Amino acid sequence: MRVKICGITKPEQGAAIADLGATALGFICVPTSPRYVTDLQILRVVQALEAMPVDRIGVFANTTIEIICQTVEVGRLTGVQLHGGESLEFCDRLRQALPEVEILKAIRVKAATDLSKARDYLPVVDTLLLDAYHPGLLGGTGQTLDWNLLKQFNPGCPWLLAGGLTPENIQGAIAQVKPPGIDLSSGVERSPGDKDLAKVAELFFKLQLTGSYLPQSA
Ligand SMILES: O=C(O)c1ccccc1N[C@@H]1O[C@H](COP(=O)(O)O)[C@@H](O)[C@H]1O
Repeated sequence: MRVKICGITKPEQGAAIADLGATALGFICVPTSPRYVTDLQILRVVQALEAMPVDRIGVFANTTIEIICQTVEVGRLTGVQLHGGESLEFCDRLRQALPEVEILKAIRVKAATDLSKARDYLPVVDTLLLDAYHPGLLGGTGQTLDWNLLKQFNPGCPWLLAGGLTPENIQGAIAQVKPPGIDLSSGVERSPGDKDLAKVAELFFKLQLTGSYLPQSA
């Protein structure tokens, strides 16, 4: 199972979370977020990871291709998560600009119709990410989406379940939704951008209990 921990701001926390078993780390590149990091802050975290096998995903919303490309280059990112209202055409242009970089499109799910909207992106993105809809915030809200909507969700591409996941609810989420990957941010932090390593360790312990996650050394 793919496990992305998002909203990393500190080099020592990024390295510790990769060591605990995260397969991807996320960096919030949305200036209005309390978890916002600059390109150089991302680079400092990435340098602390040395050769650890972990994906490095920048999270953007409603910005320009030029800004994304610059952050990918400076921050040595392997993936870009688009968390705003990016169109199919925008994703296609980004794919052409960054052919080697994973493109994840986040869809904020309010109703079942949003899931068909998600499928529209399949030709041009690599991975879908389903997050909860919030009227005033783009992400990192700590709110869950209606997991009942996802029982039959099988888009035919990799996807991640996000939105309000915590060490407390992760077993229920996996039992109900069976996602191929998960993404957590506020559920494993002390305050925005300050990850709680005890909560991250508890998450991986709970994941092992589900049987759907094997530690990398296993
Ligand atoms: O975390 C943020 O501040 C943020 C800001 C703007 C866009 C996305 C953001 N975070 C993403 O939100 C989801 C879910 O977060 P949570 O687990 O509910 O706190 C996650 O994918 C983050 O990448």
